[in-house]
Amino acid sequence: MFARFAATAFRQAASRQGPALAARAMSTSASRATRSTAARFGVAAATAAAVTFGYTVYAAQGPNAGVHADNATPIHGVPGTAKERTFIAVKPDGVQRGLVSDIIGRFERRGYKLVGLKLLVPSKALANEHYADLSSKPFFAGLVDYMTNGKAPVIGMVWEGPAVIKQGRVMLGATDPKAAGPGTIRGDYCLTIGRNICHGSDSAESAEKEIGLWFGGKGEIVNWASNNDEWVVSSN
Ligand SMILES: Nc1ncnc2c1ncn2[C@@H]1O[C@H](COP(=O)(O)OP(=O)(O)OP(=O)(O)O)[C@@H](O)[C@H]1O
Repeated sequence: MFARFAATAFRQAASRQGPALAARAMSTSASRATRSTAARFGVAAATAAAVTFGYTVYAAQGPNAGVHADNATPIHGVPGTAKERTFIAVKPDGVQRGLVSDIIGRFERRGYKLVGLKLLVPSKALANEHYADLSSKPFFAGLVDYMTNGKAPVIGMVWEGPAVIKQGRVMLGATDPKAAGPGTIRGDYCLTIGRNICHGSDSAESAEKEIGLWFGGKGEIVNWASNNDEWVVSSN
């Protein structure tokens, strides 16, 4: 029980906040919730067990038990492998204009695997954090309002596959649609930088941060084996 609790705290903190906070969450969990267990097994032993078996324990007993084909993959994936993951969003203008299926279809047809999907009106706190690096820009307040005012929701997605972070950005096209080539999503559908309909993580670090920010709850990311894997991601 303790191992599962601590593993969940560790995994969530690791995906949202990075290793330092994860370590703190682990020790906080240990001290708060498991005094009797810790007395019997020792905090260090239980912590080591949670770290070693964390994902396996969670997947075996969590809401997706039986669905997971690979219990060892963290929610932000493994950059540089076939299990690399990125956060892709259809922004409110893309949803309002009915472009969701096209954007999802492009990633599906390319061969990437959808492992997370949600529809939401993000909170201001979420949008502020997502765009934290732009907080000093003159368009920041307008950007956050456009993302959060509820005139249309955002589609948040996690896509998986080889080089998906870089290729996802290539498929989206340049941030400013005036520079986006034909065949890219922005090059095909957008005219201005303020209404460029989609977002994609620009690095492994951003992908980890953004996946942890937008997805974090139990079972929101599903590890699953596609029957197409043999035909799409195998090598000879
Ligand atoms: N000059 C601008 N005026 C209005 N909005 C802007 C401007 N520059 C950027 N933005 C908005 O802020 C978003 C984030 O800008 P950033 O420079 O981080 O580009 P990006 O990483 O390519 O975009 P995104 O994060 O949406 O994929 C842009 O997608 C756009 O919606």
